[in-house]
Amino acid sequence: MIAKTNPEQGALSLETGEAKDKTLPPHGYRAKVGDFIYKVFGGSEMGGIMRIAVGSTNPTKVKAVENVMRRIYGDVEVVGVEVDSGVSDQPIGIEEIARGAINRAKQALEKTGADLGVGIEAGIYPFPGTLTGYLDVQVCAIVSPDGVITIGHGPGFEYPPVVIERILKEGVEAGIAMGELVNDPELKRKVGAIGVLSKGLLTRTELNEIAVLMAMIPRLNRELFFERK
Ligand SMILES: O=c1[nH]c(=O)c2ncn([C@@H]3O[C@H](COP(=O)(O)OP(=O)(O)OP(=O)(O)O)[C@@H](O)[C@H]3O)c2[nH]1
Ligand SMILES: [Mg+2]
Repeated sequence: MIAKTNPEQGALSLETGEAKDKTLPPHGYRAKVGDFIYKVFGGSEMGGIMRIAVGSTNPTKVKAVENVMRRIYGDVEVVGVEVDSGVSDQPIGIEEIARGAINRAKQALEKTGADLGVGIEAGIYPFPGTLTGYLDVQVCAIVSPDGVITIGHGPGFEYPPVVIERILKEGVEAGIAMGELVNDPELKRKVGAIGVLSKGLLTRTELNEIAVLMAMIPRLNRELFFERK
């Protein structure tokens, strides 16, 4: 799957039609940030368009990466590739989720020779005070050809008790258990469980966008993370 950029589509905006882009730095600044990261983290040596590989063909992940990276780098080419996450289909525990995200990012980079490899892995992990004992979170890992890995995660939310029980007792994936609840086997590739649980207020693509942006934080602040004197 190749997702070309579409400047008409607003990134990181809820479906309110509101131009959240107003909150972005002015265009000149965005270009500057893009050039800056490009040099440091190994943009294409030939120059030109930034090539980013995502370790998944799930449209909610590929689109989220495209939306965020377009805001940071301007023109980008994002490609989704099938990879082996190296973890279970339904990761449990933050360590397993992080490992899946990192494996996906590394393989995406290796398979394509892109300028950046991105891995997003979702799963549940124990969280104190919750109704079910768990929160679901999307972890994003981004790897550059120089071997630097940066990580971030998205908002945490609870699955209904019946879903957590099925995960723990039957080993069923959350997305599949949620899909069965609402009679949509493709749910996880569309608005996702969060689309249903938030009553349409947030899609899985938007959830992923936040995780991707958080994983970019060290790359957006190179002087604070990588050039400390
Ligand atoms: O945080 C989430 N928000 C959602 O709205 C959502 N909808 C489904 N899931 C589930 O998350 C688990 C691991 O996911 P995951 O990273 O392996 O993704 P995936 O299986 O959908 O894609 P991929 O493996 O083809 O890349 C699986 O149980 C998915 O079904 C969601 N997780
Ligand atoms: Mg999966």
